[in-house]
Order: sequence, then structure tokens, then C-alpha cells
Amino acid sequence: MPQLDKLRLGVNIDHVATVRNARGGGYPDPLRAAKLAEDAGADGITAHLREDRRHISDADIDGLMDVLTVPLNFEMAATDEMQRIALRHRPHAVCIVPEKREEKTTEGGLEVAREENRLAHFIAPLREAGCRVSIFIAADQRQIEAAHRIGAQVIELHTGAYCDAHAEGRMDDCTTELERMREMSTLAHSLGLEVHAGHGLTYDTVKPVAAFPEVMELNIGHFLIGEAIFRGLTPAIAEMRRLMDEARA
Ligand SMILES: CC(=O)[C@@H](O)[C@H](O)COP(=O)(O)O
Ligand SMILES: NCC(=O)COP(=O)(O)O
Repeated sequence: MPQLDKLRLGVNIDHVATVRNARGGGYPDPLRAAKLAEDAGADGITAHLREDRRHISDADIDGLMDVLTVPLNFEMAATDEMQRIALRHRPHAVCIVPEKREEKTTEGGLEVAREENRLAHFIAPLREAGCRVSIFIAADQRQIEAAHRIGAQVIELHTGAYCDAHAEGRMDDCTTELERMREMSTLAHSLGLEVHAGHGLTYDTVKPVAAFPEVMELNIGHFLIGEAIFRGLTPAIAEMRRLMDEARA
């Protein structure tokens, strides 16, 4: 059983860029939000450079690499263009996510099992460049075992189905999803994979996931940026940190 000591909080700043891009120009600046998040106790910053550049831009990634003192978790699709960008920057972590132009947000986990060979070749240079390679996947045994076989060091479990069930009051589904994630984090840990989790987490949903002893990092964005409108980014992050610590205690 892993030690229940350190659970890292990665703050995803994508949706600061969404607000900026709604008007063009440079305000609000995701880099300023990232620095504020660092000061508020974030252990890392997550940013997703989508192929359509709908929020985070290439210049944001350049800037984050220059200004951050905490690790950058660079989320990207498994494309040649993104691989080139990652290899140029060599961020602390590269999280490979599935991407569809027409989706509002990342709808599911990466299909690793069916693309094992291609993904193994895709991540090898990233690992050689010193990046920790993380795979964003559903809590599914087949995908976790495939992530392990291709040489990923980390998996990030997609918590979206659990959060959606919670938001819609489908409490039986919520329990089922939690149980699935609990079992799959144990499996992933037993294979030597570091386990992260994220997507759609809120103050109401974070604690059961934070309590899984195998989970080492939560990446949370949309809710925190939304909550920052009401209470400010620093208090919004502090409250998330408090709930995570409480769940872990
Ligand atoms: C991979 C993941 O779940 C997210 O963090 C991702 O960045 C979501 O995409 P959007 O930020 O575009 O909603
Ligand atoms: N990988 C998940 C993430 O970075 C944050 O997702 P969300 O909280 O913005 O849904």
C-alpha cells in the first residue's frame, strides 16, 4: 500500500485562456494566473495545447516554460506537430490525451490498447528527452495494461464520468465509477505506474478521489477558474487544497 502522504495539486489554466480568447488581446493572462496559482500552493501547472488552439496558444506554452518554478504538465494529442513542440520545450510531464475538434472538452480516455505500437513509438522520444509521459485514460484494465506495456510512467484517470454522474444526481453510477477508479488505481500502482486523476473535479467530488492512496496528483482546472470569479483564484485554490488534505488525513 503506498504512503498516504503527498497528494499534489496541478492547476489547469486552460480556461483563463478561454476567457482571454473570447475578446482577443491579452487579458486575462494565463501566465499571471499560473504564477498566482504557484503562490497559492499549486504543485504544478497543467495546460492543454489543443490542435485548434481554442484556448492555450503556442506563445502561452513558451511563456509558461520561461516563468514557472513548478513543473508544467503539458497536455497534447498524439500528433507529430505536438511531439515536435514537446521535444522543443521538454516540459516536466507530457500527458497524451485524445482530442476531437467537435468536442466541448475531452470526452473520454485515450484508446491505447488499439494503438499500442504507434503510441509506443510516439512516446519513446519524449521519454528519451526526459519528459515524464502520462496517458489520460478511462479506468479500464485493458487500457491501463496497454499504457504499462508501451512504457508510460504515469496514467491519469479520467474522472469525468464520475463527476457527471454526481452533477446529475445519479448516485448509483457515481458509486460504480468511484469503485472502478479505486480498483484501477490499485492495479496501475501494482504495475509500477504513477497514478494521477482529473477532469471535472469540484469541491463536491474531490474528496473520494483524493482519498485513494495510490493517487499522487489531481489536475483541476475548469471548476477552479469558475470559482475564482466568485471568491478569487487564491482562495479557490486554498479551499481545494484544504479539502484534498482533509481527505488524505
Ligand atoms: C485532458 C483533460 O481532461 C483536460 O484537462 C483537458 O485539458 C480538457 O480540455 P479542455 O480544457 O479543453 O476542456
Ligand atoms: N487533466 C484534467 C485537467 O487538467 C483538468 O480538467 P478540468 O478540471 O478542467 O475538467
